Amino acid sequence: MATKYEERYAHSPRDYVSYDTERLREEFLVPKLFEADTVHLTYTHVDRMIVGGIMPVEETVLLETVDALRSEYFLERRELGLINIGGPGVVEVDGTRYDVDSKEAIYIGRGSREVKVSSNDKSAPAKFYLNSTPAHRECPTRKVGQNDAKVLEMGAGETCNQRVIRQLLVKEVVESCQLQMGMTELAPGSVWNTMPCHTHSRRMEAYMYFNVPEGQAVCHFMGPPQQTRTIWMANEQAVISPTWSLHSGVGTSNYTFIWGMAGENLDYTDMDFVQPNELR
Ligand SMILES: O=C(O)C(=O)C[C@H](O)C(=O)CO
Ligand SMILES: [Zn+2]
Repeated sequence: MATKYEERYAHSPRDYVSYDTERLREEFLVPKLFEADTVHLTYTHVDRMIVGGIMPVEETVLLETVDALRSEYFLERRELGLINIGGPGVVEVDGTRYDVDSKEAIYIGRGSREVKVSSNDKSAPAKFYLNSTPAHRECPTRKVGQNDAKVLEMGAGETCNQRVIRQLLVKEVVESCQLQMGMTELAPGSVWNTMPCHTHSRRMEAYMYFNVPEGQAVCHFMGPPQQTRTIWMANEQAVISPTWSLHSGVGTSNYTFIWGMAGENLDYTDMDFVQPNELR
């Protein structure tokens, strides 16, 4: 078992405009999340969110603290959301077991000392995507299944953006300090997510694209609406969206993604929309 840790700093939108392709990728793309029996963690100083992935195969994998947190255990001052995008798995929180199936989530509250994950079948391992943010109080740990989610049907086939948003860890479903997470699934033939797009300067966001078919890709759009840039993304990669940035994407096929947010409020609807013909 190993933990691979990386740190990213925050950015000014004035500096961002001068970044070339490589620099954009170094700053915002999280290229690797899932590796057998390894914890991958990327700590962004954008609202101090940690974006990561754990794929237990042969072992039960423990989420250990990292030196940068200077804490006795990972969740000493943090809360955590895990969403499984692989085969059925188990999450154990201080000795309590939760079965977490594909596309199910678990919220784990601050103060939980021991978080361990395992797969039911190593030939179809669980893949736990994670977002973790600082937390000022303890909220109860709770598993959230697909049927618990608040569901929004968005877009239309005509505009190639028909999709279902499942709000898994939102304030209407589970109590948290600042973390929100959910999953958006595009219908076959639809390729545009989050279009019309938006910004929300009260919250940062991270997107993780998955179920991108072999040989296909997603072109992620970022930046202030009048200064957009693109980052081409492969299956199971994440991207950090600072508070000044829109976040939207178009795929060469349909796909699914997980979004996670943190910041000033827990109001999912607090967005400033930008219409397609206003973008530059
Ligand atoms: O497809 C969408 O639209 C989304 O999933 C939007 C995200 O949930 C989001 O950006 C929330 O702020
Ligand atoms: Zn958003």
